Amino acid sequence: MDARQLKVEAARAALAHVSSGMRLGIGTGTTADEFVRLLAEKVATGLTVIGVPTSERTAALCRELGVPLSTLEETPELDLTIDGADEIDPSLTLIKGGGGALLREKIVAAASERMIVIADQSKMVETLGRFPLPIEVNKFGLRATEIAVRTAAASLGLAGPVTLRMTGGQPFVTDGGHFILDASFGRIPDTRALSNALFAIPGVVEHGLFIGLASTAIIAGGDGIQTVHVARKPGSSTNHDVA
Ligand SMILES: O=C[C@H](O)[C@H](O)[C@H](O)COP(=O)(O)O
Repeated sequence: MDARQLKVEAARAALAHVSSGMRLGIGTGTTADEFVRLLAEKVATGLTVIGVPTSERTAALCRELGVPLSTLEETPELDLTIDGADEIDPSLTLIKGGGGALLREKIVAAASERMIVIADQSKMVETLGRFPLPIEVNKFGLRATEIAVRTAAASLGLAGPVTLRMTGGQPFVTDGGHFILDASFGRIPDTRALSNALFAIPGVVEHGLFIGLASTAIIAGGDGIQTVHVARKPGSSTNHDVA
């Protein structure tokens, strides 16, 4: 089975968790796109859900395929979010944001009672950090924020290139109008400490560490589907420590 087929299989397994009447957060990326395609087939044959998309890209695909949409303003509490990830560790802490949608993805996931992450087995890792960590930053003070990110990481013993994400020769701009720094720190042994250190920097809008948000992972591999469950942690809606 090729990588795309594995994504389809993970998405298909996730669809079994969706039932009529649900308010559904809909993720972003190639895996989430497969989910949208399968969801649209179900909607066409009578499934009634209302979707809240995590990006303009996902919204456009949903509209094209006839998946009914709402906004988080109109529907601020969701039953379930289904989304992909760039990396998943055994506790279901994630790195997300490879497609630049991390801010809306995290807001939508935090507004959902449950989050299911779907992926092919290549996304599973023992320790997060092989995939560069996306950090969404305000355009104002970009250089100062970049230096602060390096300094915060260094205080935790982390180092490595921090690069401004580019597309077509221009800085990549998120749906929220921000830039993204991709931080290649390597293994991140303490994700909570890095999360707190990044949130202490004023120019950091959000980062791609999703801690305590996903309660189920559906992982497709050559041997079939593996489902992993963890308890969603209290306070995960804030996704950072509350003093
Ligand atoms: O910003 C994008 C998202 O976090 C994606 O869910 C993540 O990058 C995984 O994308 P894909 O399913 O294309 O590997």
